[in-house]
Amino acid sequence: MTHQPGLPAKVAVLGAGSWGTTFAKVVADAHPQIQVSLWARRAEVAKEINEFHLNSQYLRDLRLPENLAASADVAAVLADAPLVVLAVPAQSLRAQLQAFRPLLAPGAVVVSLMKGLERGTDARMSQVISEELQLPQERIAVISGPNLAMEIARKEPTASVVACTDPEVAQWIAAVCTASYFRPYTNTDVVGVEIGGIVKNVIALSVGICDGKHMGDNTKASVITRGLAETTRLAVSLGAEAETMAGLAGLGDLVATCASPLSRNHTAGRLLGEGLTLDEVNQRMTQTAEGIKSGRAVLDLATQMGVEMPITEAVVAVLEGSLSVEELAPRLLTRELKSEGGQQL
Ligand SMILES: NC(=O)c1ccc[n+]([C@@H]2O[C@H](COP(=O)([O-])OP(=O)(O)OC[C@H]3O[C@@H](n4cnc5c(N)ncnc54)[C@H](O)[C@@H]3O)[C@@H](O)[C@H]2O)c1
Ligand SMILES: O=P(O)(O)OC[C@H](O)CO
Repeated sequence: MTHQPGLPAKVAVLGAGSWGTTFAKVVADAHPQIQVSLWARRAEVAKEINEFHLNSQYLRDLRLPENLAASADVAAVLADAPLVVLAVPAQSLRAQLQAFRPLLAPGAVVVSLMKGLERGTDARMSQVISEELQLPQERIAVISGPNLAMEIARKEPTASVVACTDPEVAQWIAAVCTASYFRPYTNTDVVGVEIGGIVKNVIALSVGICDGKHMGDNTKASVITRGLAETTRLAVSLGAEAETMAGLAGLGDLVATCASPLSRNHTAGRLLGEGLTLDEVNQRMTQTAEGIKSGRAVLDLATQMGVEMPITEAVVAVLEGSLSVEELAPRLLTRELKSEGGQQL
């Protein structure tokens, strides 16, 4: 472990959207002695948090704790913070990190809350962090699981996974974010935890489309189950443990996202299923639905790894306009007939 054990005096959270603000609230609720500093791109968001303890655009009337303060000055937020948590849209991360790099405190551990894959490079967010901040693996962690921000902000009991190649670092982060309503487990399978969070967004788009087309529960359960199988194939090809996909960051997150009307990916899919164009859906979405942009990167990565992902392929075809939502359903489960057994994933 490369840093002092024990709780940090300060935690920096960059990104004051739904999940960044909620995660900052989790840490602040858990440890009133920690100063939680939240970076907001827009000064008016920081002002509302500081003056009224609200982030009304993302968390409506939910009151934020007194030990959570916000600023639009990223240097002030990062100063002396041994733990830095990132929650910006995945496609914007690399450019952001280039600005953050000189401001990072020496020895700081960086945590990704993001569930997207970078288009063009097909890089996971932990890889982007490693490349842009030049940090060793033991100073990079990811947090993922069935974590719909609004439910957590309302203090509804939720479990999650903190993953880092160094188990002590994962345990340290887990201690920082363990609240009465938030229970993190630890894992060293960073790849598996990240892939689970990324691909479930694409599968949730397809389940949303099924909902928009008024398809039934057999169809949705079939897509979710086979969606988990293709997620597992990709994850294992990248060196992850298949077991991780049966846990909170795999199955758990997939079920939450595919079932919940709170999910932005599920909502975007439903709107597509109801007949809106992708442009119309994008105009309606006020928050980040990562699957829309990450779908293409997931498919490119799968192709590169020689992994079949028929559901992802069909969703990307819809997003790119080469398949209609009417044609999607028959394409969702199209692989040659085979056994379902473990070796046949
Ligand atoms: N909301 C959730 O329930 C949830 C849960 C788990 C993981 N996540 C993941 O967390 C990440 C952030 O999601 P979110 O829900 O907080 O998104 P959001 O849309 O609610 O907020 C995104 C934040 O990033 C800022 N932002 C937008 N474009 C930016 C840019 N180009 N550069 C810098 N900042 C920019 C926005 O102003 C906003 O503060 C995503 O990868 C998402 O998949 C979200
Ligand atoms: O709203 P979504 O679709 O981005 O999903 C949010 C979380 O990732 C659920 O775990």
